[in-house]
Amino acid sequence: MSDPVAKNPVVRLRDLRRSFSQGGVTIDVLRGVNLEIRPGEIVALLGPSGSGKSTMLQAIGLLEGGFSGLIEIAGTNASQLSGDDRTALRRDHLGFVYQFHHLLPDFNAIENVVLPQMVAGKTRGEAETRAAELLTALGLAKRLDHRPSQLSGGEQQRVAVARALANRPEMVLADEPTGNLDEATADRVLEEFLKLVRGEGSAALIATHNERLALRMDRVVRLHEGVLE
Ligand SMILES: Nc1ncnc2c1ncn2[C@@H]1O[C@H](COP(=O)(O)OP(=O)(O)OP(=O)(O)O)[C@@H](O)[C@H]1O
Repeated sequence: MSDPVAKNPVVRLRDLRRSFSQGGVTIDVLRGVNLEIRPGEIVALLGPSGSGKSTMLQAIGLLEGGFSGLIEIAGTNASQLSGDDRTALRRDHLGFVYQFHHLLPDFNAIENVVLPQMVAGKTRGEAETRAAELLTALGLAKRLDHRPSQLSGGEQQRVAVARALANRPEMVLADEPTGNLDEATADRVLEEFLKLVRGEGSAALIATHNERLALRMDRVVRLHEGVLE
């Protein structure tokens, strides 16, 4: 028998709206987005440049204010939380991968994956074991002590993937995670990313321009004129 509680969506958006005003002009970027992502589900977010994909990921990532509507993460209504509680919700449930790796330049690969775990309260030993396991699964066993500048673009993104998964988030948010890589490398990194996310049982929402890569995910949603179709 399946557990009904486990079927609660890990993310639920209801009538999410966001407008930006610039120079007296208001642009309504998100005009009532509705979305539910189930545990373990991997969803591709497609949409032309400027359609609001990053804006939507920032909303779910609780990184920006200015939104109206419901944003629920793991059953908690995020809009009613204080700043500290939002930070805790983000830290406990979400992982992030961006187009550019944002790794700490003065720390090596394993340290970049260890640090967020120590912030979350793990011991160094536990964190190092987990980091080594993730980086090894991503083919970086021989690169653990390399700094970001000593890694290729694909390797840097793999470290960023390991960092995002380090604290076992229920949901990974990825904004063009392979957007700055050549096609062959992008394919390989995405393949490994999806395999690892599936293996971990995390859900993911992955913004991409690439229709072909989107087809490898469980579901595709498209932002068009401020709503999902
Ligand atoms: N802080 C801001 N101030 C004003 N306008 C903004 C701001 N952030 C985003 N926008 C506008 O909102 C729209 C959506 O931007 P967003 O970055 O979410 O699109 P996107 O789909 O992620 O685009 P891309 O695929 O090019 O990354 C754009 O027209 C952008 O100019």
